[in-house]
Formats: sequence, C-alpha cells, structure tokens
Amino acid sequence: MRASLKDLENAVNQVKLLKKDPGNEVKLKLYALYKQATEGPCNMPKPGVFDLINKAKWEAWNALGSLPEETARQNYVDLVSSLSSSSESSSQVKPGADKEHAGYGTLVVTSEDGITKIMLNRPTRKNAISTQMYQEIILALKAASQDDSAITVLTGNGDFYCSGNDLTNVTDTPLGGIEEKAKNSTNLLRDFVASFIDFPKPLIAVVNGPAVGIAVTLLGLFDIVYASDRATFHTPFSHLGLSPEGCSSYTFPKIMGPTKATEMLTFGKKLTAREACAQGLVTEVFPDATFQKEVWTRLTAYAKLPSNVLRISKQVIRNREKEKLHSVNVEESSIIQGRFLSEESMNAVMNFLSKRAKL
Ligand SMILES: CCCCCCCCCCC/C=C/C(=O)SCCNC(=O)CCNC(=O)[C@H](O)C(C)(C)COP(=O)(O)OP(=O)(O)OC[C@H]1O[C@@H](n2cnc3c(N)ncnc32)[C@H](O)[C@@H]1OP(=O)(O)O
Repeated sequence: MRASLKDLENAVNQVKLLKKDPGNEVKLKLYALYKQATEGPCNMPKPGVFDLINKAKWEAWNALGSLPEETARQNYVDLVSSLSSSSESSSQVKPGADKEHAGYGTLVVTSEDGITKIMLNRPTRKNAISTQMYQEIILALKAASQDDSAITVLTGNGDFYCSGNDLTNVTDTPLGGIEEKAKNSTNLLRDFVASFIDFPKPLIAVVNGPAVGIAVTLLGLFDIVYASDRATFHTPFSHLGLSPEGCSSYTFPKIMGPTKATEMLTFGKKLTAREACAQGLVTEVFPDATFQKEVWTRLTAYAKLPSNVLRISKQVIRNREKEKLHSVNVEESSIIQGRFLSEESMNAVMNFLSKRAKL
C-alpha cells in the first residue's frame, strides 16, 4: 500500500525517537525526501557558496529532480522504517572494513578505495527485488553518482546475484485496486530503469551467482559485467506472462543479435556464464573459487585511474544512446503495465505464490 500523509506524519515523529544519530548523509536524504513529498521539486534559489549547510540541503533536494511527491513520501516512510528496524542477514559483509552508508534496509552500501559497492542484501530471498529495494537502489545510485568514488559496483550477498522482481510485490493491493497497483508499479519500474540509463560513471556488475529477470535485462545498461562461472542468466518473461523490460528489447538484439535475444527474452532460454560471455552480455568469466579476489583486485586498480576522465569516457561511449534508451524504457513500461493485469501473468504469479505457500 502507498504511504499516506498520516504515514508521513508518523514517520516524522519516529525520526525524533531514533536512539542512534543516523548521520549527516541520511539526515540530508530525509530532509530532501520530506521537502519533495510536501512541496514537490526544489523551488528555492541555490544558496551561496559559503552557506555550506543550506547549500548541502538544497543540493540534496534538487538532486531528487522531478521525483513524484507520492514516491518521495513512500521513500521517506521506507527509509525511516529501515532506520528503525535492523537489516537482514549479511553473511558476506566485512565488519568495519569499509565506510558503510547507513539508512538502507535491503542493501549494504560501502565506499572504499574509490569504489562504491551496492550489495543487494536479501540473501534468504535470493536477493529478490522488493518494492523497498527498487526505491533504495534508486537512492543509492543517486548518492553514488554524486560521491567521490571513481566507479560503482552492483553485486549480491549470498549464493545468488539476484532472483529478479520479488513476486510477492503483487500481494499488497492498494485501495485503488489492481489497476492502481499496476500503474504505480510501472512508474516505479520506469524510474528504476531510468536511474541506470542516467548513471554518469562506470557501473560494473559483479555477478556472484545466478541472475533472473530484471537483474539480467539491466546488464545491458552496465559498462562492465564480470561473472562467476557459477552464474546463470535467465529471463523467464513468457513463463510469467510478462514482456521484456530494462531496455532489453533494444540492448539485447544489439549485443547478441535478434535471434539469440529472442531465444532469451521470448523463449526464456537460460544461459551459462560462458554462453553469456560468448554472446557479449558478460565481459569476462572467472572461476568461482577465485572470483572475488580476481575481480576486486582488477577493480581496485581501475578505480585508481583519474575519476573525471572515467566519467567523460563513459559519457562519450554512452551519451548518444541515452535518448533512445529513455524512449525504449517508456515504451516497455507501458506495455508491461498491460501485462501485469493480464490473466496469463496473474495465473503465473498465483502459481508461484501457491507453490511457495506449499498449497
Ligand atoms: C501488479 C504488478 C506489481 C509488480 C511490481 C513490480 C514492478 C517491476 C516488475 C518488473 C518485471 C519483472 C521482472 C522479473 O524480474 S521476472 C523474474 C521474477 N523472478 C522469478 O521468477 C524467480 C522466482 N524464483 C525462483 O524461480 C526460485 O526461487 C529461484 C530459481 C530464484 C531459486 O530457487 P532455489 O530452489 O535455489 O531457492 P528457493 O526457491 O527455495 O528460494 C528461497 C526463498 O526465496 C524466495 N524467492 C526466490 N526468488 C523470489 C522472487 N523472485 N520473488 C519472491 N520470492 C522469491 C523463494 O520463494 C523461497 O522462499 P521460501 O523459503 O519462503 O519458500
């Protein structure tokens, strides 16, 4: 259910009761989301260069761009609730090794050696992307785009990279009914994919295990994809009554040719890491036993390169495609909105949920 004004008010009161100071970065995020939720996009003149505090606040608010007020409200409520509750298990998290960014309930975000690492952290759900995780990834990418790291990495905690959209996202139907749910979900999906299209510095996927659905399609928007030889790549959209998203209807035929793309996106053919590499979706495959060591050694060296030129090179390579990618994203999102409401899709999701409930 979408957060109401009352939920927002409750969350504001909850912040005052937090036992631990969430730190300046989170406080700025809360400030910006609150302003966006209550006043819409930033409408104030930029404070002067010496007015440091108000300038930081203005920049945080302005960075939210045209984020809809309802989404900002929801993000504020989710952020406060994640601050209040402890995060889920994090078996691969190195305690104290990195600068950890507080305030995420479904991610572990750290910055070290010029690399911001965004780790999906729902290992017991194979890192399925819940509504909260979609929203937090948007926020984490926005923050990473503005921090001083040279590169940004997305990876998964546990044995999976990511099992795609959390199929229980459909279960909390709002008062407006399933149509409203499909519309809100489509808007969230579109904003989520847009944040990958617009990401300004090198974005690297460290695919530590199997990837499913939207976790696979998004790879076409990454600048490098490193995979463990244990990883697999599966897009069972037709089995779920869904159509391709993540700009894959455009990026996959470009990367691997239309017939290989059709085998994956239309017929749900699952690829091994080596097959995905042969088709150009994956940059390089590493043996699982040495995957983490080899990849992080390589990335640490890459992150020492001058950060401005890395941004500029990415933009030179990617910018002429950006407009096209945004229009593909809008078109795919509008098509999938209809699919969410189709009998084929609803039956497939019900089938998954009933098996899960061992009915
Ligand atoms: C009205 C519309 C609202 C929609 C809102 C969202 C908007 C964006 C939509 C974007 C379009 C869709 C994109 C996609 O990503 S499609 C792909 C979706 N993913 C799947 O179909 C994968 C489903 N899961 C599986 O097939 C298996 O779980 C998997 C192969 C991933 C792992 O199998 P394994 O046997 O190794 O492990 P378990 O099945 O025992 O999994 C452990 C527990 O985790 C739960 N789980 C795993 N994946 C998901 C998932 N994607 N969604 C929800 N839950 C998941 C699994 O059920 C197990 O739970 P239990 O221990 O409670 O049984």
